Amino acid sequence: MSKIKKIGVLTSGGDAPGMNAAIRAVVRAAIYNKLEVVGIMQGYEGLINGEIKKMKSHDVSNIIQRGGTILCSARSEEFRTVEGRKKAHEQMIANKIDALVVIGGDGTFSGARVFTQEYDIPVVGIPGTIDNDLFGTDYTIGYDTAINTVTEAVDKIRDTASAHNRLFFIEVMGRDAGFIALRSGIATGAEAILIPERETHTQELQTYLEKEYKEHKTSGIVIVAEGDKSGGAYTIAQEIGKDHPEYDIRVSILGHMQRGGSPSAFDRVTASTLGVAAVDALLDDQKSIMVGLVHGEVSHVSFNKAIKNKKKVKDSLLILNDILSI
Ligand SMILES: Nc1ncnc2c1ncn2[C@@H]1O[C@H](COP(=O)(O)OP(=O)(O)OP(=O)(O)O)[C@@H](O)[C@H]1O
Ligand SMILES: O=P(O)(O)OC[C@H]1O[C@](O)(CO)[C@@H](O)[C@@H]1O
Ligand SMILES: [Mg+2]
Repeated sequence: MSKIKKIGVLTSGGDAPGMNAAIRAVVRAAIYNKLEVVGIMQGYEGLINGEIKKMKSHDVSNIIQRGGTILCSARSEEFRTVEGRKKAHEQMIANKIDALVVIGGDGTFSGARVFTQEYDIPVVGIPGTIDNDLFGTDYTIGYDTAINTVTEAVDKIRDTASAHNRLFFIEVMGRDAGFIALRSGIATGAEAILIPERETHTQELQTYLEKEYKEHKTSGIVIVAEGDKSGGAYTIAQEIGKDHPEYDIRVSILGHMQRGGSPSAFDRVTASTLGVAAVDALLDDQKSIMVGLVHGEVSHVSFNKAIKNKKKVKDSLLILNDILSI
């Protein structure tokens, strides 16, 4: 029988569509299991400052479809310090919080890992980031919605690109990872996809675009992941344009619109599944782990592995795009 009576839930790092669905699932699963549950505002920042409120079932009504996070999020510099984490621990004692569910990305789990090493508190993580850059889960909450958002935006850009016979370099999010770029690139029939996981050979891209141009293609879309080593969409566009003044080039940075919007059904179901799984894991006396989804089944992976192991982009998807963009 677990000793946990009260759990706290927080969202941290960049927000992601589906975080609210995950909060709802954690709150309801906790109540279902007769636990008390509190919401911690502004991620670790709110834990340090004691911005904590009791959550009842109706507090999470009507949020499953909403983007953002009702608990708000933050990137807390103070939590990176020993003193900051000491304050956070004092708040947990003062508020009688026995365990935490943290919803966020690799940084959030790095923070949780050091916190549990210092204070031996049960913490379970739920992967919530549009970047999908976490090892140990096939999908992170928010990724599916983000690629759908990008797909919709690129389709619109394709219309105007075709009308004007233009070449567009479109930069998408993914701090150090190309998952958003790769999947949305395939979904939009992009002519090329530049991601940090694969070296960009500018000369190869030049040759490819020259061939396309000669064949009178009416538009060109190059998807560039923000973390790509080529230096981003503006840099690569400038480089290509220097050698080819005849190209009519435009650059579009999609930016934070990729983080917003109502979560897709897929993200809502993933968030609901993982929210319940996180509470189950705590009741099962697990700590320092992330719950994830592998081949559609709930998986448990240590924070260590989730952070340290690098999730690989699927080679098969890269090959697919090479085949389809001839
Ligand atoms: N090494 C660390 N030690 C302590 N706290 C950390 C550490 N790394 C990250 N954190 C905490 O976790 C917060 C969230 O991390 P980060 O900003 O990297 O976002 P994330 O969780 O990776 O999400 P995303 O990448 O989707 O924005 C940081 O602002 C900080 O408070
Ligand atoms: O919220 P900020 O600081 O603008 O962060 C942007 C970063 O967050 C992410 O959107 C992930 O949440 C990355 O793709 C991007 O690099
Ligand atoms: Mg991250």
